[in-house]
Amino acid sequence: MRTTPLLDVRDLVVRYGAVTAVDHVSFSLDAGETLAIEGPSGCGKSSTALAVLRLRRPDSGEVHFEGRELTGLTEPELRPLRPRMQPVFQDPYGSLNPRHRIRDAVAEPLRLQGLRPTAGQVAELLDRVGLAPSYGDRRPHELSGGQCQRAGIARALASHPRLLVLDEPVSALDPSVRAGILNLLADLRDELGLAYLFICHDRAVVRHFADRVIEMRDGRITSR
Ligand SMILES: Nc1ncnc2c1ncn2[C@@H]1O[C@H](COP(=O)(O)OP(=O)(O)OP(=O)(O)O)[C@@H](O)[C@H]1O
Repeated sequence: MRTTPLLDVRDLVVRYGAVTAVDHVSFSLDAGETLAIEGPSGCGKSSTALAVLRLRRPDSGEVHFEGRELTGLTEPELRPLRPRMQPVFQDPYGSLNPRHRIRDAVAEPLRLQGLRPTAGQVAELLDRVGLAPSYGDRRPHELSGGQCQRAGIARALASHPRLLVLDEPVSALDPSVRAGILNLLADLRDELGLAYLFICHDRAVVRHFADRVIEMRDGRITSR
């Protein structure tokens, strides 16, 4: 008997006025699995990610996460589910508040849950992503792009998610640091049993990193 997928997206549609960015897209993702969405700029990858995360309400379709349908939920109803599904975006600096120290940025998802993370917990999260505890004292502009993306990943891990939605997580980085971030993500996936929805336009990276790949063109899935 097939178990319920971790994420089940059915007939998703996202429109911006007359533009249909996501046109009846369906896919599912099992616990611990990495599914990549590949395709050229403008094909609807990020819009799919935003709708899955319910950072944008889709125009129609369903998003089931851990067996619950998200599209009809209110923001208060979504709040307890959000820690389980965390985003990592392309621009590492844009993802972190420039005024906050890294330790506060990493701790924020826990504080939003009403928890009071200790310095030791934050140091452990930084250690998981290969950053020494002293990086917690810095602000984003005092980190390199790769270090900043590591901090963003630590923040995403803080609330013990089961799914990370990775939207072009290495595309903005210097080619020399990309492999380090991809290796880190692969290690975390193995250690923590995470599932990834991995959005990427780079075919070589996708083939290397993902268990399964779906290709999008003009808002539609063209191959899987
Ligand atoms: N906020 C918005 N308002 C209007 N149109 C938008 C908006 N966001 C995206 N679009 C349009 O929707 C379509 C899909 O964009 P989307 O960003 O989802 O694609 P993508 O594959 O992620 O591309 P990229 O890699 O360039 O971000 C494009 O035609 C884009 O111009």
